[in-house]
Amino acid sequence: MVMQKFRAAAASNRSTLCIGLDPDLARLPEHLTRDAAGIVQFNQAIIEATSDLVCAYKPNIAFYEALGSAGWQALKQTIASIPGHLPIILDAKRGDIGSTAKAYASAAFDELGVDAITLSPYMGYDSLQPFLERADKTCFILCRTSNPGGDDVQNLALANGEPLFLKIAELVAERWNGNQNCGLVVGATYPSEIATIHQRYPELPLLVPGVGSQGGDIGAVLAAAGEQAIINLSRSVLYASSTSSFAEAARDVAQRFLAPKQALNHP
Ligand SMILES: O=C(O)c1cc(=O)[nH]c(=O)n1[C@@H]1O[C@H](COP(=O)(O)O)[C@@H](O)[C@H]1O
Repeated sequence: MVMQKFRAAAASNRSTLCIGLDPDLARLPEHLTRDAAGIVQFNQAIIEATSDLVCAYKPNIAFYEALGSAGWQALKQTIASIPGHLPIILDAKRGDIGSTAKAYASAAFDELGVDAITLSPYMGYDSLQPFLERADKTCFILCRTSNPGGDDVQNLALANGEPLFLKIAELVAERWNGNQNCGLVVGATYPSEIATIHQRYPELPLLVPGVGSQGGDIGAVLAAAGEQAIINLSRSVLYASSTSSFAEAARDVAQRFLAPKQALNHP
């Protein structure tokens, strides 16, 4: 089961940090070429500098798709550069009718060979089924996202007065997690909601973006969900410096987020 891969990586690196590999051509260090080759060089240096500090990497497919077929190749080369014991979460936020979802699942799990994916629950169970039935893979389902506009839908009140995002958490925990391969995406910008979700469903792993560039506080996330929170950092680590020592600067930032109180309490 893939969750064991996350737990093993977290235990051996004493870290629940995840680095988001979101390469923005405009922000690459000046000495790198602003193309797919530059992205591969950039990602490889970041991975090399941080692979002992993380429990996972999360490439966001948008940054690769934006470069067309060269971007797809860059994504595959990036995936191949990640040490095999570290899980890879493809951030793709998929969710569509079953036949299309089946193709999306095959692209992620068979063609790219990633361990986990982010999914949107908006279209319901059948849109997620091709992912959920892959018991060897992990599905992180959007629940309470980090962006301000998330309120527009996720905070709508149900007949019982509770916000919609809590119903999503319930559906995942009680109906969609038959293979014990589900987690939720919850934004670091809403720590009290993280706490509520974690109290109700302590068994669900939480993927938590929004620390760093979006202003979320890592201490508040840890207080809310402890070791169940896989905490993602993208821009704050990737673009710590635009000089040729960008990878060392990225490592320094990741280490700063990994203060001793934040490390996992493993022997
Ligand atoms: O699914 C995600 O990872 C995600 C969900 C969410 O609610 N908010 C969010 O920021 N993300 C992603 O997490 C990353 C956050 O990047 P930084 O804000 O640069 O750390 C981006 O790849 C976002 O697409």
